[in-house]
Amino acid sequence: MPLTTRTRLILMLPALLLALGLGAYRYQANLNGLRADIAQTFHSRHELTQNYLTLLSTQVDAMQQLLLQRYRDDPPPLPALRALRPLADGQRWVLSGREDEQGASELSGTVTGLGDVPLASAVRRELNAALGLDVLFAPILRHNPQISWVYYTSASDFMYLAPKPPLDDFHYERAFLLKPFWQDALAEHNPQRRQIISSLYEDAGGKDLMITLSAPVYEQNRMLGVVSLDLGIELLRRLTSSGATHGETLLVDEHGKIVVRQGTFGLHEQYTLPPSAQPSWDSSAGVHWLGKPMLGGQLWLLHHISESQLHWLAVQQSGSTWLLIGLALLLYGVAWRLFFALRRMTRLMQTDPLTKTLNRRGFYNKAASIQALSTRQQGHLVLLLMDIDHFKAVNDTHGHAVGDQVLRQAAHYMLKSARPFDLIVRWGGEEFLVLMLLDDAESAASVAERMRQQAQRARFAERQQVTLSGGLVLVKEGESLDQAIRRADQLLYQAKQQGRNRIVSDLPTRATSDPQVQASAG
Ligand SMILES: Nc1nc2c(ncn2[C@@H]2O[C@H](COP(=O)(O)OP(=O)(O)OP(=O)(O)O)[C@@H](O)[C@H]2O)c(=O)[nH]1
Repeated sequence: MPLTTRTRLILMLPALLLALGLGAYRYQANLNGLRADIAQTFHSRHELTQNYLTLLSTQVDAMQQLLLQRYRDDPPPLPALRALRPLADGQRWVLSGREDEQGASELSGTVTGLGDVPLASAVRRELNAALGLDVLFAPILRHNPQISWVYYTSASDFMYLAPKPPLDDFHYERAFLLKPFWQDALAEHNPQRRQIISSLYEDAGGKDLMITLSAPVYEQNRMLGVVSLDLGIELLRRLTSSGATHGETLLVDEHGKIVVRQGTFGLHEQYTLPPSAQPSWDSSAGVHWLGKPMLGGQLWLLHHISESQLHWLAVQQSGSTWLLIGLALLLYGVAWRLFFALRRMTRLMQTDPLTKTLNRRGFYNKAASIQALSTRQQGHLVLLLMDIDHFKAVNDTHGHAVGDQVLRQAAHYMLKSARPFDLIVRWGGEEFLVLMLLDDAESAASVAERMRQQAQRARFAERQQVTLSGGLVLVKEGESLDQAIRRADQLLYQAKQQGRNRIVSDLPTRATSDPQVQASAG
C-alpha cells in the first residue's frame, strides 16, 4: 500500500529526533571539552603564578633568616658602618655607603634612621645585621626587574632601602609604621608570624600597581623589624594570562580583593572566594567559576566565564551540525504546514460550501475507497437519491435565504445521523445523494427511511416541515456508480409521480415493508 503524505511525515519524526539527540550529544561533548580546556589553561596559569610567587617568598624567607642569623651571631662591624653620618638637625642619620673610584657604591641601598649618633649598641648591632642583607638585596634586584624595592624596616627607627631612593629628601619616618606592611606584620594581626601579602596599592614613586611581600623578624618574642619586597604586578599579569582560553583569570587576595586582572579595575573591587579549595566548576548567577588557592590561601587564582558565553561557544563549535538540524526542522515544519494547507484545500474543494456535505468531486474521490471496502467486507452498497418536495414554493413564499436555511438543516440532520462510512452528497440544487455500506441488504429500506426522516426535520417556517422523495437502489455487482445513480433518479421520478413524500425502491419486496418505501412498479 502506498504511504500517505501524513504517514511519511510521521515516519520522518524518529529520524529528526535522532538528529536532535546527536546534536544535543555533540553540544554536550563540546561543552565538556571547553570546560576541560579552560580548566587545563587555568591549572597551568596557577602553576606558573604559584612557582613565581614561591620563588619570591623564598627570597623573603632568605632575607628574614640572614638578618636573624647575623643578629644572633653579632659578627664584627662591616666597613660600611663607618659611613654613617648624622644630619644637620641632629635628629636623623643616614648611611649610604662609600663609592669607589669607578663610582660603584659599597651598598646597593641607603639606610636612614632617627635618633642620636652614635647609636645605642643594640641598634648598632641590628644595623650591622641589616647591612649584611646587601648580599641578597643586590642579586634580588638584579635578577627580578619586577621588584621595585627591597627593604628592612626596624622597630628601632631605621630602614634599609634598596635600590638607593632617587629623592634626596627621602628619609625614614615613624609614619611608615602605620602602613599595612608593618601593621599587618604585628603580633596582634599576625600571631603565626607568617609571611604576609599586602593588598594592591599604587606605588608612591609612580612605578605602577604593587603588592608587598613581608615577613616579621623575631628574636625570642621581640619583633626586631620586617623584611619586605615591593613587587610590580606586570609579570603576574602576564603569568595569569598565559596561554589562550575563554573567560578571564584573576588573582585575588584572601579577602577576595583583586591583585591582578587583565583589564582596568577599581582597587577596592572584591570577589567572593569559592567555598572549597578544590578547583571545581562553581556556577552562580549565570557565571561559571574556577578557584584555586596559593601560598597557603593568601592568594587565590580565579577564573570566570559567563554561562551564556560558554553555551554559545559550545553551539558555535557544533555550528554545522546545528545548522543542518535547524534546516531539517525548518523543512519538516514547512512540510507539515503544507500538508495541513493541502488537506484544508482538498476538503474545501470536495465540500459544498452551503451544506458542508460532499460535492460531486468529493463523492467520486471517496466513493472508490468505499467500493473497495464493500468488496473486501462483502457488504452491500446502497444508493439513495433524495429531493426536497416543492422546494420552489419554499423559495418563492419565504425567500431564498429561508430556502438556504432549509438545505443547511436537512444536510445537518443527515450528517448527524450518518455512520462513519456513509457519504452524504449535495447532488444538485435541492437534491441529496446518500451512499451507504450495509452488512445486509434487507435493512436498506428502513435505514434509507430513517435518513429521509432525519432530513425532514428541517423547518422552513414555524412548525412547517419539508418532505422529501427518494429513489433507493442496491448497487449491483459490476455496475458503475453512475449507472446506479441513473436508476435511483428514475425511481425518484416515480416517487414524485406517486405523490411525493416517499421512497421508491428496486429492492426485494421484504425490504420495502416500510409504508413510506414502496417497491418500484417497473
Ligand atoms: N434557496 C435555494 N434554492 C435553491 C438552491 N438550489 C436550487 N434551488 C431552488 O430549488 C428549486 C427547485 O425547484 P424544482 O426543480 O421546480 O422542484 P420543486 O419545487 O422542489 O418541486 P418537486 O421537486 O417537483 O417537488 C428551484 O427554485 C431552485 O431555484 C439553493 O442553493 N438555495
